[in-house]
Amino acid sequence: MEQLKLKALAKINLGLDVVGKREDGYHEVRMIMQTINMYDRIAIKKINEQEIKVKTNLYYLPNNENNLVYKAAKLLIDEFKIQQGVSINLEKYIPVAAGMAGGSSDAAAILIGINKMFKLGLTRKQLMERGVRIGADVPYCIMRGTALAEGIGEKLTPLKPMPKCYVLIAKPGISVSTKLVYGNLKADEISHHPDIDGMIEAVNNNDLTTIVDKMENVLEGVTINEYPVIEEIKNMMKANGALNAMMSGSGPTVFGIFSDYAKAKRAFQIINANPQVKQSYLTSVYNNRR
Ligand SMILES: C[C@@](CO)(OP(=O)(O)O)[C@H](O)COP(=O)(O)OP(=O)(O)OC[C@H]1O[C@@H](n2ccc(N)nc2=O)[C@H](O)[C@@H]1O
Ligand SMILES: Nc1ncnc2c1ncn2[C@@H]1O[C@H](COP(=O)(O)OP(=O)(O)O)[C@@H](O)[C@H]1O
Repeated sequence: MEQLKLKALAKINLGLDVVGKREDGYHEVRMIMQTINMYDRIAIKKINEQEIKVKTNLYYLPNNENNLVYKAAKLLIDEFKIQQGVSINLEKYIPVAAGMAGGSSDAAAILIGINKMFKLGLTRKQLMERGVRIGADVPYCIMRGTALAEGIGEKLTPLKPMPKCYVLIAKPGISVSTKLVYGNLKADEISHHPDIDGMIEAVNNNDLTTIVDKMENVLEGVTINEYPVIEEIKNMMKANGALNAMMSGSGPTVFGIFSDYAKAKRAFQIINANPQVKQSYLTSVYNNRR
């Protein structure tokens, strides 16, 4: 196998609750995760030099050990004492530092790809156990689809697939650090918690109306406090036919859910023309697991 091509898909959080804080500073979460049909493209090649070479189309991303694809490759190459190297070409399309797990999904794709290329024989579960050392969202990115994520995000329960719908993504021209958002959250002062159990029931009942009704993210307050533009984009989406709109993960990306394609397309055109929106895409939910 000379070259392996992979897609690293983005996620949104349909619901995000924080239920505690651990000794090590990480937060205990309850999140409803959903993969969307938006992706980075990755190509991996074996090389004879014992090196990890990373090339990306974004000049501001690291191409050294700070890139999550490098970390993922190194983890398996070291553990299995692989005597060859890899050259990784990463074409980024998922907005960076945006709450869409772009880096985590790239890392997940590399773990899957290297396991296959070098015939390491790791199961999906074994890959997930390694993935969480790179980032809390990596195990989910290995799994894909609709899922409940607990613990720090690594304890996964697969759910029935989210009903088919269109997802409008809009990122304002700011980047948000996940670490800072969690750092600014006062976990013991959250007065209202999202109804994650109600959302699970709605997912199991294939009930899109109730799912969107229950969309809530406790990290929104922290990020919107600093960047009110997020609230403005949410309102714009709702005013233009979204069933509901919310910030994904630690932000700042906002997503809107639409059941009607014509409405979604019209909203996309309006949002895309707004100068406060730097990147916008119209996509849909993706429900195939790995
Ligand atoms: C907020 C979420 C929601 O899906 O996603 P993003 O906004 O990053 O996409 C996740 O919880 C993020 O997961 P991920 O981005 O993989 O986190 P990591 O790289 O492991 O951690 C980055 C930093 O976030 C904080 N962190 C992360 C996860 C967690 N459950 N509690 C935390 O407190 C920690 O301070 C950590 O140093
Ligand atoms: N492959 C990668 N893709 C994106 N960001 C990466 C990658 N590797 C390292 N990073 C660094 O990780 C940070 C967060 O990345 P990203 O996964 O896009 O954010 P989020 O977790 O909010 O979705 C970025 O600031 C970037 O410098």
